[in-house]
Amino acid sequence: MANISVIGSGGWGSAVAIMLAKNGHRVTLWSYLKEESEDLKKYRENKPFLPGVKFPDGVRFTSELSECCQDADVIVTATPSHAIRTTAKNMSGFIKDGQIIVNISKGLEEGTHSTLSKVIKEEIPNCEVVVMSGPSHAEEVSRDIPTTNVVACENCETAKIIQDIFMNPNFRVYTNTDVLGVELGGSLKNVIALCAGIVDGMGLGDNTKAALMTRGLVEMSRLGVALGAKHETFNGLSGVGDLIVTCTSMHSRNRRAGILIGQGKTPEQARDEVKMVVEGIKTCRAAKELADSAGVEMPIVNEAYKVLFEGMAPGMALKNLMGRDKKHETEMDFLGTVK
Ligand SMILES: NC(=O)c1ccc[n+]([C@@H]2O[C@H](COP(=O)([O-])OP(=O)(O)OC[C@H]3O[C@@H](n4cnc5c(N)ncnc54)[C@H](O)[C@@H]3O)[C@@H](O)[C@H]2O)c1
Ligand SMILES: O=P(O)(O)OC[C@H](O)CO
Repeated sequence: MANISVIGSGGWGSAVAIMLAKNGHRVTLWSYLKEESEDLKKYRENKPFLPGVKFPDGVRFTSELSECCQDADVIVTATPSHAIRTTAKNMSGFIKDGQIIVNISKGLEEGTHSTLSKVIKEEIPNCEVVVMSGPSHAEEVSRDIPTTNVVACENCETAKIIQDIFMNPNFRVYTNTDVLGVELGGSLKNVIALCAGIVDGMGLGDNTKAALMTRGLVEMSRLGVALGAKHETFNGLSGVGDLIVTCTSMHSRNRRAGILIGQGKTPEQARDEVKMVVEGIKTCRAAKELADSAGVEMPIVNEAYKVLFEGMAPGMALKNLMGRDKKHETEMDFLGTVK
C-alpha cells in the first residue's frame, strides 16, 4: 500500500483518486479551490464532474499542497495543462530527491510547446517523471469499466512500479519508454477529436469521420517522428487508442466542443458551453506552430487552426481538405513516415 497524492480534482483526478483508493492505497486529493475541496469532503462525491460516483473511505481531501507532497510515495498531477507549470513550481519546495511524479494531464504548454513532463522536470529537477495516457474517460474509469492505459518513463523499472500501483482487474496498464511519443499522442489526438466533433456537428457521415481519424493519425505520427518520437507508439494505446475513444465518445469534451462549432457556435461559445477543460483548442495552436517550425505538413491541423483562430467556416475547411493535390496513400517523407 502506498501514500499517493493526486493534484487536481477535476473529473480525471477524481476518477484516478477513486480507482487508486479501491486498489488499496491511501489517497489525498488536492483541489485548486478551497470551496471545491470542501464540497468533495461534504458530499464525498464530485458532483460537477462525476455525479453519482462516491469516493471510497481511502480518499481524503485538501487544498494545501505542502501536506500532499511531504508524505507521498507517489504524486499524480491532473490539473488542466495550462496550470501544470505553476502547480509544479508551487510543489517544488516540498519534493524529495527521486520523488516519482506521474503526470496524467494531456496537452502542450502554450508558447514553449513543451510537453508536460518537460515542464514538470524544469520546475522540479530532482524528481522522476512518468506519464500515463491512453483511452480513458473519467466517467468510465470511476465506474470500473474495463480500460487500458500506458505508463511511460525512460527508466522502465520506474514505469513498472507505477504499472503495479495503478493496475487492477478493470484497469490494465502497459509500459513504454517512448515518453515523447506517448505524450504527443495524448495531446495531438485532442485536435483531431475536435475536428471529429465538427464533422458530427455539420451532419456529415461516418465515411468523413473515418477519413479524418485515419489521416489525422498520419499527421500525429508525422509530427511525432519529426520531433523524435517512435512511429510505432502512435499505433498504440496513447495514439490510435485514445484517438478512437475521443473521436467517438459522447464523454469527450473535445468532441462535444467540436459538435457545437460544427453547428455554428464560435470556439469561445463552445468552450464556455462544455464548461470542462477542452485541451484541443490550445493544443491546435501549439501543433501548428511546432509543425511550421519543423517543416512538417499537417493539413487537418492547419484547417482546424483557421476554424479555431481565424474565423474560417468549417465548410470551407472541409472544401480545402478535399480539394488538396492528388497523393499516393503511403507516400513517405525523408524520415520514412507516411505523407
Ligand atoms: N476527463 C477525462 O476523462 C480525462 C482523461 C484523461 C486525461 N484528462 C486530462 O486531464 C486534465 C484535467 O482534465 P479534467 O477533465 O479532469 O478537467 P475538468 O474540466 O474536469 O476539471 C478542471 C479542474 O481544474 C481545476 N483548475 C482550474 N484552474 C486551475 C488552476 N489554475 N490550477 C489548478 N487547477 C485548476 C478546476 O478547479 C477543476 O477541478 C486535462 O489535461 C485532460 O486532458 C482528462
Ligand atoms: O474528454 P476529452 O476529449 O478531454 O478526452 C479525455 C481523455 O483524454 C480520453 O482518453
